[in-house]
Amino acid sequence: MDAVVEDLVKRQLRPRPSREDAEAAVRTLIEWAGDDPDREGLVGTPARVARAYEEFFAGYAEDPVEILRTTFEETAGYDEIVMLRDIRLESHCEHHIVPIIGRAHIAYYPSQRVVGISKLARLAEIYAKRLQIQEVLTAQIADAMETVLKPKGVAILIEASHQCMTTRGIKKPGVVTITSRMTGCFRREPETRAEFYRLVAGRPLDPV
Ligand SMILES: Nc1nc2c(ncn2[C@@H]2O[C@H](COP(=O)(O)OP(=O)(O)OP(=O)(O)O)[C@@H](O)[C@H]2O)c(=O)[nH]1
Ligand SMILES: [Zn+2]
Repeated sequence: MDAVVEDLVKRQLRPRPSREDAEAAVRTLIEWAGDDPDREGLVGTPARVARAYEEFFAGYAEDPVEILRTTFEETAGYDEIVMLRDIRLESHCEHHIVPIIGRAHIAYYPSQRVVGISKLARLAEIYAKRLQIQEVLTAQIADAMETVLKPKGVAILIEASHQCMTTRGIKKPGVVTITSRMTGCFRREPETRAEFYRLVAGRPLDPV
């Protein structure tokens, strides 16, 4: 079983605590931090945090394989690189549960079919909206594209700032962590890899 499918099955088998359990856990954290969960400003906080977690971690409920199923074969023989540059990413580090904010650049060389471009951004979003480390996030996006699209090659580059390093601990604001994953032609051919990096370095387009 490949990693993408295995991950789905594992999560479906794991029982989930109730919303009440989740809210009680937040209440405990508030008390542990030293505040009174019954004071006016905090009464609704456990429910708010549970709702926020539903947004932050919405990616557990989504299926990356399904997302990539919208492909098109009528491409007029298009066989060059397809790249989405500067996809904003918001994730949470699995060690401290604080934000990782950055950008992903996703490229592939199609073999026969191309995928709807929004689906690549959706794919990144699914994995970002989970507890992550950046290396795994990068590899998961590439692996899902490999598994479903079977392209000639995939290239992923993520640059991100980890608030667990900027706002606590070592406190080094401005540090950017860069990770990449190359498969197929991007891994084998230096000129294809160079093309990817050239496009990543290009000036971002003004949004329209
Ligand atoms: N490789 C990797 N490490 C990460 C990522 N996000 C956070 N970390 C690191 O995970 C490590 C966890 O280290 P620990 O020593 O267990 O935790 P800690 O005592 O809070 O560590 P400090 O952050 O150094 O204070 C830290 O070095 C973090 O910087 C990531 O995406 N990838
Ligand atoms: Zn962290």
